[in-house]
Amino acid sequence: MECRDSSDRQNQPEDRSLSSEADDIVPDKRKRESEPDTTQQNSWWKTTLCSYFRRFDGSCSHGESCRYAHGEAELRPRPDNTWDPTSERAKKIAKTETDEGEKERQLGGVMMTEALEAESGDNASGLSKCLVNLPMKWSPDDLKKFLSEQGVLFNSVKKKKGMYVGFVTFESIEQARTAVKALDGKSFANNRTLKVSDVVPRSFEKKSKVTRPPNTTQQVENPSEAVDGSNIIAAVIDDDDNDDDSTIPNGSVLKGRSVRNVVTPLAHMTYPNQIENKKNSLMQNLRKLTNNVRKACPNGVSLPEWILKSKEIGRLPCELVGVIESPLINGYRNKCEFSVGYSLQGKPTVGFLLGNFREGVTAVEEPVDCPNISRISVKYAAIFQDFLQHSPLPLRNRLNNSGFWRQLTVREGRKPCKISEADNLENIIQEVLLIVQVCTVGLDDGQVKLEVEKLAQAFSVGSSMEFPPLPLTAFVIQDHTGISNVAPSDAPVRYVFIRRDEGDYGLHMTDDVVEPRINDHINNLRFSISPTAFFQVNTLAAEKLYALAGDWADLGPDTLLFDICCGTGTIGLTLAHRVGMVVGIEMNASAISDAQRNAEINGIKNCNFVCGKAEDVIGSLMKDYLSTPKKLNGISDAAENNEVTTNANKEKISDADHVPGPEDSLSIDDGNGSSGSKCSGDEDGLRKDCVLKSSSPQQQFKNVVAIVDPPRAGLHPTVIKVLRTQSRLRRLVYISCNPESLVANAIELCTPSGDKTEKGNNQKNWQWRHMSAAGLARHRSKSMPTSEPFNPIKAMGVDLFPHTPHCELVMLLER
Ligand SMILES: C[S@@+](CC[C@H](N)C(=O)[O-])C[C@H]1O[C@@H](n2cnc3c(N)ncnc32)[C@H](O)[C@@H]1O
Repeated sequence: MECRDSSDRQNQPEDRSLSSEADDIVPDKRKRESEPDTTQQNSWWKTTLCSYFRRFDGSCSHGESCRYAHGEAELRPRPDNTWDPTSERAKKIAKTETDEGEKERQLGGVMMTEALEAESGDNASGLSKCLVNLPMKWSPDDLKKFLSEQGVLFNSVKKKKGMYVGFVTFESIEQARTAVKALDGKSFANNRTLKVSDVVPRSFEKKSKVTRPPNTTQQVENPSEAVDGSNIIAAVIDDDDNDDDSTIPNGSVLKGRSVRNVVTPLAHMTYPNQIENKKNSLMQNLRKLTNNVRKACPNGVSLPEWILKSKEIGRLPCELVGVIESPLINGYRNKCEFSVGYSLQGKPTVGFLLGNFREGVTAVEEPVDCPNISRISVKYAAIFQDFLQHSPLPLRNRLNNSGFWRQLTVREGRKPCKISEADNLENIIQEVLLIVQVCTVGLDDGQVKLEVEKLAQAFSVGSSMEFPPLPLTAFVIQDHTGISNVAPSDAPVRYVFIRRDEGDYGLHMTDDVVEPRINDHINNLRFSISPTAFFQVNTLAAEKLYALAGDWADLGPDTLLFDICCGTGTIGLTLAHRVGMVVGIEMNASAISDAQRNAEINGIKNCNFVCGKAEDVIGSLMKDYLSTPKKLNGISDAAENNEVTTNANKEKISDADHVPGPEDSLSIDDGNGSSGSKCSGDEDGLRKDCVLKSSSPQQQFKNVVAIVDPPRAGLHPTVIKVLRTQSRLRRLVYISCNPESLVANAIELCTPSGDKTEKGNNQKNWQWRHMSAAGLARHRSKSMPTSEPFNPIKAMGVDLFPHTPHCELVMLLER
């Protein structure tokens, strides 16, 4: 059983816990497992877990005399042996043990968990009913025999000896209905009356889908990972917005789960089967594009050719060419974010949550046996975990967002290598950057510094004790107070340099504001990455992804390539030698300066990187780059027309805010052939100060192509509108780690225009909330300005995430 700490009960009045009767009778069904054991009431009792136990200092608000368990529930001798069976309390407890009480207890407590396990296991799609009042001694076989004797068809049964309840699942509603008719109220076996009930999930199970069929792709572990797909690692999701997290699943719900299954739910399959599974899942998603564009096609407008042809290819909008395999199947992740928390046994642990926090899961287990994680990352998690056993500072408590130690991120940098050399992973990882996220609120600076120094020492010594020693390039402390693990870009960061000279693994720390970085390689280019910038987590598979995008984009010297959501510039820079010019757009200021630095490192001179939210800058950028310039100096037409505005206040841009275009490139080019941009973004992503230099001559490009690689949420509607209405853009390669958002955006890009465009919409906000992404896109396509739609040409999966259900999807759109 899971032990929870004080915050679990934070919404309950303090005095409730102090009422001994309330505690012993435990009206909360979840706590019934730990009720006093009335069968052994004279000498033993089964301890109740203390609701106010604080693990980090071992105390609770009951004080030293607390009589509840501070760990696992256990059978203990009754402290004073004062059990009086005639007392009021004993009578109340005995009352709950009557038949009614027993039934209710079993339905609401232990047995319900079993029902859910049965439901979420082999028979996830089956319909469950529970049969109450079966003889205690019946085994599942007895139950099966009984059901067969009654002529009832069923899928599976589950029953534990010693329980009055059995669980039966059925193939269809019809089967279940017939069974209920045949069984409910039936007298049998010494005048027992059989009762049939629906399996009623408890509140948190009602709201969460405990598991998803493996062919879905919406599985998210960590709020942070959901943002960019960079760290999608767990298999449990809850997509109910109105969650109430007050009910927490106990240990028995999590009992069957292992970190391996949660983090890498496909690991039990062979790799070819995983690929097949992903292909089917992608096809399922792609069909939504056909169906939704068919529905959204305005009356009186002919269906596009590709929809008519879709019948021949299983209702797909275009051919799904296949799924490209990852060159490395195990240990491929170059970035792992390990949570800090307590295991089910109450041990300070660095690893992965056993489920989604929104599902109420807070237990963290060690990252053992997760095939996607490298040995090096696992070792660093273990070093940190050992350190935490003795740290006086508290661990993160997700329930009330308190605690000092929050998360460990291990980022690995690989040296340039051929895919064939990657078999020996350890040989190619040459750099490691560690980021420890903490929350310093309310703590003394001196104490924090001391602990951080001790941790740096532990990492230094721990890594050097391994054979061969683990690489350790830099160690960063990130201070973050928010609920999500994703720290804002301005979260304070402290760099702790650990220099390890040959034969000396001593610690050298400094507070110098010199940003540590990590280097990775794609093709033969070196990428220098700052601690929090995005970089694809599977470097070798990303190489294949970018090559595919380049091939499909049909590039040439007369191509102007827009790399939208460019991160550290990887796509644009790896394709720069195949095009005339690259314009990269990215909202993360440090990623943009990384992109610029990476261009310089690799001697690439035909790239401009613009810092800003794509939705804020793309309109004027496209205008500037695609129209014949009227001015060689000064403000562009787009800027003059105030087309670049903030989302929040539609503030007019000034000269200083002007989005640079080719004119600017010419006018401010320093003439020495160096390509550079200095850029800083503000919090809402609007570029406040962006000076761009480029050696590229101003040039009109014949071929205009965009490669978009947005975060999981997909592209902002403004970006879609600009792409759709910019008639010179004929080809678009869409890369996404979330096929659902790709499909939603493609609906808007591919739905034919009608005669009339709906102006705005009169849908209320609450109505949008209940629409699927595809439904919403269909709706939005009605207000898309009249423009030529794109056609889906082909699609391909690229497996960046072996052993998980996730897969990148690439689609070529043309018009
Ligand atoms: C999936 S990553 C792709 C990065 C890059 N293409 C790569 O392969 O490394 C998405 C990137 O989009 C950026 N991003 C998110 N929202 C954005 C927006 N509204 N405008 C511009 N960039 C955005 C993120 O910071 C992140 O770097």
